[in-house]
Parts: sequence; C-alpha cells; structure tokens
Amino acid sequence: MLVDMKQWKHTFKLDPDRELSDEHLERLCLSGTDGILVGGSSGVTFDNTVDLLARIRRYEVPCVLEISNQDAIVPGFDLFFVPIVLNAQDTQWIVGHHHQALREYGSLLDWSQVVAEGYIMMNGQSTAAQVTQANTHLDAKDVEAYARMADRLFHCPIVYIEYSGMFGDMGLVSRARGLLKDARLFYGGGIDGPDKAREAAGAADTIVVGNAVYDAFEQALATVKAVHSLK
Ligand SMILES: CC(C)=CCC/C(C)=C/CC/C(C)=C/CC/C(C)=C/CC/C(C)=C/CC/C(C)=C/CC/C(C)=C/COP(=O)(O)OP(=O)(O)O
Ligand SMILES: O=P(O)(O)OC[C@@H](O)CO
Ligand SMILES: [Mg+2]
Repeated sequence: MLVDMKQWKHTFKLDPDRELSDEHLERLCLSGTDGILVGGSSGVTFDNTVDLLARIRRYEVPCVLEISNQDAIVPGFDLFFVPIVLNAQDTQWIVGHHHQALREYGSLLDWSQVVAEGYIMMNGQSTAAQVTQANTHLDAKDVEAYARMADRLFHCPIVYIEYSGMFGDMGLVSRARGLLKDARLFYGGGIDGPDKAREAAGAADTIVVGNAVYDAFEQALATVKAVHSLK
C-alpha cells in the first residue's frame, strides 16, 4: 500500500506488549484514524509484533512499525519509522543501534519505506526517556535548536515532540512547528480525550494517542472525530 504520512493528522500508537481485545482493535482500525503506529519502549518482541501486525492487517488502515529494538523488526508494514533521540545522552540511541541494524539490513532495505524521526524527549519520567538517558531539562531555545537540527541539518521527515505519559506545553510545540520547513511535527503525550486532542492538533501537524487506548478507550476513540472535524 502507498502511504503518505504527510497527510496524517491523527494516529493511534499500539503497544505489542499490551492487551487489546479484538472488538477494541476493530473499532480503532475502522475509526477513520489516518494510521496505526505499532511501537513501545519495553517488552516489544518479534513475536508480539507479528501478532499485532497480523490482527491489524484484517483492516485497510495504514500500519507503520516504529522500530524500538532490532530484534523486533518485522517485515510487512507499510512504513518503518526509525527514531533518532536527539537529546539522548547515550549515543546508542542516536546512531549506535542504527549502525548495528544497517550492518544487517542495509543492503536489503527499500529506502522508500524508511522514515527518520528526530525525537525530542520531554518527560524524564517516561520509560523511553529513561532508557535513552535523555536530557529532558530543556528550555524553549533548546527545543527550537533540536527542531531545526532535525529538519534543516538532518532532513528528518518527522520531528517528534514526545511527552509520553503527560500532556505537554502546547505553546512550545506550536513554536517548534512554526520553525519547520519540510518536516512534519508529530506530538504525543497525555492526549486522553477530544479536548486535549483538539488542543494538540492546533499546535502539531499530527497527533499520537497511545496510553488512552488502554486506559480510557471511548475517550481515545473520540479523538479521531475531534481532530478530523477541525478545519
Ligand atoms: C528487512 C526489513 C523488514 C527491513 C526494514 C527494517 C528497517 C527499516 C531497518 C532500518 C535500520 C535501522 C536504522 C533500524 C533502527 C534500529 C534501532 C533499534 C534504533 C533505535 C531506536 C530508538 C532510538 C529507540 C529508543 C526508544 C524509543 C524512542 C522508542 C519509540 C517509541 C516510544 C517512545 C514509545 C513509547 O513507549 P511506551 O511503551 O508508551 O512507554 P513510555 O510511555 O513509558 O515511554
Ligand atoms: O501514551 P501517550 O501519553 O498517549 O503518548 C503517545 C506517544 O507519544 C507515546 O510514544
Ligand atoms: Mg506508553
């Protein structure tokens, strides 16, 4: 399937390491969301990723793997998003794992399916920030510098402001989006219903709804219409 993430306004991020009933999965896939991201920062394996992909493939919704570890790279997704954590203090999460993966897969890749994400971790309490040892003590100028770095210097198609687990500073997100020339600004973190979805969609190009799918399903589902009904 040809998938153009540049048109996306809304996505759900589903974690292969968490339980989701068939009924809930069907409602998410038929919700009108622009795409399903599959990813998580811990407990993601080849087997649980294959299982989730097979379940999502019953539906027509675009499906993207956000790679978080090399052992869980599963063929068959429409696109592969590759996070580069710009504020990681452990360089493994900037280029190290990527270098290892490219030693293995470099000659096999269809690069038209690979999309680099310049991540800016903002919530020091999140597993992803802790795993990557991200320096989350960032002021507005730091965030702006990382956003420009991802967009202008590294030409990442996505700049991802990641507050995973908490709702972030939408002023900061909006200013970062205003600086981007080519990249798309993805925002994720703490979107637990339509009100926050609308607010985040006013600041970012694409919003990502994760934990609410598992913690407040009906509210999570309602974020799709909230975003798509905005002009
Ligand atoms: C043959 C074939 C199938 C080829 C395609 C494969 C392909 C495209 C290969 C490309 C090669 C390549 C460069 C791969 C990357 C390898 C790799 C492991 C990179 C490291 C990625 C990285 C920086 C991970 C760190 C963690 C992170 C940023 C995860 C992203 C997702 C995220 C933040 C989830 C939130 O997690 P959650 O579970 O909700 O937990 P918290 O909220 O508590 O954080
Ligand atoms: O789980 P939440 O807080 O919705 O965050 C979504 C996503 O950005 C996580 O990578
Ligand atoms: Mg999460």
